[in-house]
Amino acid sequence: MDLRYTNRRDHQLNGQRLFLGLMTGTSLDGIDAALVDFSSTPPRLIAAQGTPLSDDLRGQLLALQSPQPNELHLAQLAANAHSDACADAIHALLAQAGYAACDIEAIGNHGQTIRHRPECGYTLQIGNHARLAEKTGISVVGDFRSRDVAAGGQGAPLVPAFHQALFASPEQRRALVNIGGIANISLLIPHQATCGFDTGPGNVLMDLWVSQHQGLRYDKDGAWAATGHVLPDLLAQFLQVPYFALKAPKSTGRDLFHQDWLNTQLANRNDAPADVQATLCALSARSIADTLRDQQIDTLYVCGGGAHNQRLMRMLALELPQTKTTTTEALGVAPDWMETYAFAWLAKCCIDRKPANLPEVTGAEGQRILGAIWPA
Ligand SMILES: Nc1ncnc2c1ncn2[C@@H]1O[C@H](COP(=O)(O)OP(=O)(O)OP(=O)(O)O)[C@@H](O)[C@H]1O
Ligand SMILES: CC(=O)N[C@H]1[C@@H]2OC[C@@H](O2)[C@@H](O)[C@@H]1O[C@H](C)C(=O)O
Repeated sequence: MDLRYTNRRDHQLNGQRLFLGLMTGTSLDGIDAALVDFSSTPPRLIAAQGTPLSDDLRGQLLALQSPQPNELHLAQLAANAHSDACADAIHALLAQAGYAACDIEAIGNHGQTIRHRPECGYTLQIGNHARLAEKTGISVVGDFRSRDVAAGGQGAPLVPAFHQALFASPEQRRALVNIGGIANISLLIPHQATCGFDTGPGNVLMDLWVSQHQGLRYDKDGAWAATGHVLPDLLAQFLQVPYFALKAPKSTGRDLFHQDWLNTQLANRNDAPADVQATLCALSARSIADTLRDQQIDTLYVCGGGAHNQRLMRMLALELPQTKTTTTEALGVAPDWMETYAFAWLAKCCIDRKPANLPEVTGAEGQRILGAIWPA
């Protein structure tokens, strides 16, 4: 007898509503997994774990970010490998937290974005959801963005709805910014519709540059950027990219901010590499701060890996002297787990058949239930 089927409703007996969130983001640094109980108010983040991507899988996923021969076949193979790594991450998290597969209602599996082209009517997150359901014995909710895109939206960012549901205050003007590969902002202002969009590069350009010059995956704590000087003319040039002046709804990704973009921007220049790094750091801070300057925000809460970049945090604070700048730790959620927490929430919304997009954020024609379900 297959125990997955006999046990699968046990989770409802003790009143808990347990969901797993899984995120592999644009930085391609690893798989983040979080276990959340939604039966209490506020929900309880029970456990979370980050697992680095193997060099092999990271290489496969990175290669798929731009067109290449035989990419359909390669994308399917990468999706299988991605799901296998996700299944391992889930087994490890459940073992750490002391739960079994049958306790979990569903996994919210973001998948890996390899193309984001809402202007062409699609966004593509790969991951073999059927394989993940098979390997874990847990229902999987995936493909969260496509329905919003089908309704005319950007399909991103999706987390502002989650930020609004969990962190809006009746008195305080709050902003949350996730600084991953790409940075996205949520403005939570009392008596106003939530606003959110991608501000532009978060860490992706700094990661590319430090990798090219120092062979490192990222600039730990922004230490290298801190040794350089911001180049005002280069910063001004970066900021001329039309994306920054676009009005929301807007979203972006590695489709725009990639190695060739950086090479083109730096052609015919001979700047010291540390100064370029300082300027890329300033670009992330300035493009985030520019969206907040007129909003009289009381507190800016930072999450994502960028919250660990001390140089970036300092630049943000200097850009916004009237705003208190801190991390989402102050809201009770460690910066590393906010996104993956959001995908557990999105999975619950789908299972409960509740719409989870904010049309005013994504530009969709209306509210939609996001995601598709692969039952256990
Ligand atoms: N100690 C640190 N110092 C500086 N930067 C750091 C540190 N830790 C993480 N980062 C940065 O954070 C990045 C990872 O952030 P995160 O996991 O939030 O991105 P992601 O989820 O992949 O991206 P996205 O949110 O765009 O999908 C790393 O690539 C690195 O640039
Ligand atoms: C297409 C895509 O994967 N977009 C991601 C990416 O990473 C950050 C930013 O760009 C945001 O738009 C989005 O992720 C978050 C989780 C979101 O949808 O809110």
